[in-house]
Amino acid sequence: RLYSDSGCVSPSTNTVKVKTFCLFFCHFIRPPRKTDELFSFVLHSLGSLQTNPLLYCDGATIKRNEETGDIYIARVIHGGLADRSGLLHPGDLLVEVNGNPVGGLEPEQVIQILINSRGTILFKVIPNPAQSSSSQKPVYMRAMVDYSPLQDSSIPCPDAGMWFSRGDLLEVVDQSDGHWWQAKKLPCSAASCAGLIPSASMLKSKQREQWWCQPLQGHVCIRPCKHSSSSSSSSSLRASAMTLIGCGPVLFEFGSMLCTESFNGSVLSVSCTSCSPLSGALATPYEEVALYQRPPQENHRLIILVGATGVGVNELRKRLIKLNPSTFQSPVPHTSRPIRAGEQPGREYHFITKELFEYMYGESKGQLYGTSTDAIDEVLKRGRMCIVDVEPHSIQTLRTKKLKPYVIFIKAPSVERLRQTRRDARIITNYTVNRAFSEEDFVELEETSRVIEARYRQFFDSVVVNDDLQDACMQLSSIIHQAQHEPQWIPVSWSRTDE
Ligand SMILES: Nc1ncnc2c1ncn2[C@@H]1O[C@H](COP(=O)(O)OP(=O)(O)OP(=O)(O)O)[C@@H](O)[C@H]1O
Repeated sequence: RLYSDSGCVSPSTNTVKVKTFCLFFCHFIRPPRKTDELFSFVLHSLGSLQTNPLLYCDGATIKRNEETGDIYIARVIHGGLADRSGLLHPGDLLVEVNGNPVGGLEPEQVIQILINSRGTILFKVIPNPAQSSSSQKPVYMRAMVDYSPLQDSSIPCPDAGMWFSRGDLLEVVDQSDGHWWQAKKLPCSAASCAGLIPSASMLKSKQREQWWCQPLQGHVCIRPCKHSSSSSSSSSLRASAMTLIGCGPVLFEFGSMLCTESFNGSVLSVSCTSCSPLSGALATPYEEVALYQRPPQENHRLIILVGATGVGVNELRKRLIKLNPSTFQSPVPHTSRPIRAGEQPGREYHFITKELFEYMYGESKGQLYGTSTDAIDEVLKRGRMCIVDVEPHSIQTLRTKKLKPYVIFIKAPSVERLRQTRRDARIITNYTVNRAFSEEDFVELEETSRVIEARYRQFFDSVVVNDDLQDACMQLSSIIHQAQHEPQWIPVSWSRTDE
């Protein structure tokens, strides 16, 4: 099958058989000056499908130099047949196909020659004398945005393009073109072909145009905002309201403190543009990553649990600690609320006055709950694994080289499973039992979970579905063990020693 950037130009059933490449070295010709890729196509199924299963891979793209009319190889797709043959290289001038001179032809006409060819096809090529040894070291990147080549009118060849979603790990194998890189999505087999993706600078300029965005939805803030309105009845607002009412305290950022505020059931969530995770993503469409194995003498990585309120993050955290109190620990939070009977300062909370809290961290209404980064350090210095339960927007604050957090998303199961498993469970607000889950709560919980995952999945290292509590707890324990003792992908900036 052959494609051009204007779409599929041949019936998908057409295959091109190639048995021989004729490399014709005539004389030294300067390769055409690189121009914008005006036309290109991918040689699919370059060879006999019966004899070589690798031939399903893409091959190369060609383009025409508008000044000279020359057709030349624009790029060779990594891992494809042309790449494996070693016979075609970017910049090679295509002189003839099956004896037909192609100079001056439109790429579509070249394609037509190939379509009409049967049996052996001979390519006569003048190799690019300035051939770069295409032995680039792969670079690993985490996608921080979504990309679909089919929605991108600027890609030179959509069919050679590769879609990816936020959080996908990409092995970038070719960055020789400043606009279009070649990459593979990991995990993948060694024999798989690369696809075209926009370079970081290209993606940034596209982000500015906003064309790649998901259909623009009103941004729903999943955290409380001071300038709030509780009157909206949109389902998304109700969904985020669910994360606030009927649940424990909600974290918000306060300098180096991660603070929580009790809401006493009131809805404090509103649409808010200032806290969109996409605003951060705009700066870095890709985050370069490297494999990291924690040296035994270093602190454990901070374990962050995140999920829709009510999904069971607290329950899982408490169970983990109970299971292995000498390994797992949570930092002791600060609160401005009065001490209750049976509580001990520094055990459940560090109790401080509201005035001190406000003096140190700003003015705020209601009782304040906060976890300081010092409290996290305290746990880590003791050699324990520190587990914190935070609101999704706080993840970015904690993503530091020092803490090297490993983020686990606790996902809600289906509404049916929520109904079955939470039959006797109660919603707990500020550590007091509030009420039993209602049918509406389950629907909202699942929806909120979906919203959080859609917006923040680029930060998640693992996902655990909290269906059966026992299973989820065991799964979580094994994931945490891997996070601490096995190599994991982390941002390269966290692994560099020079910072
Ligand atoms: N898998 C499960 N099966 C049954 N009940 C569960 C499960 N997970 C959690 N629960 C129950 O659901 C209720 C809410 O859980 P939990 O308090 O842990 O939610 P949360 O996500 O931590 O909310 P918050 O962020 O407000 O603290 C609790 O009563 C808890 O025991």
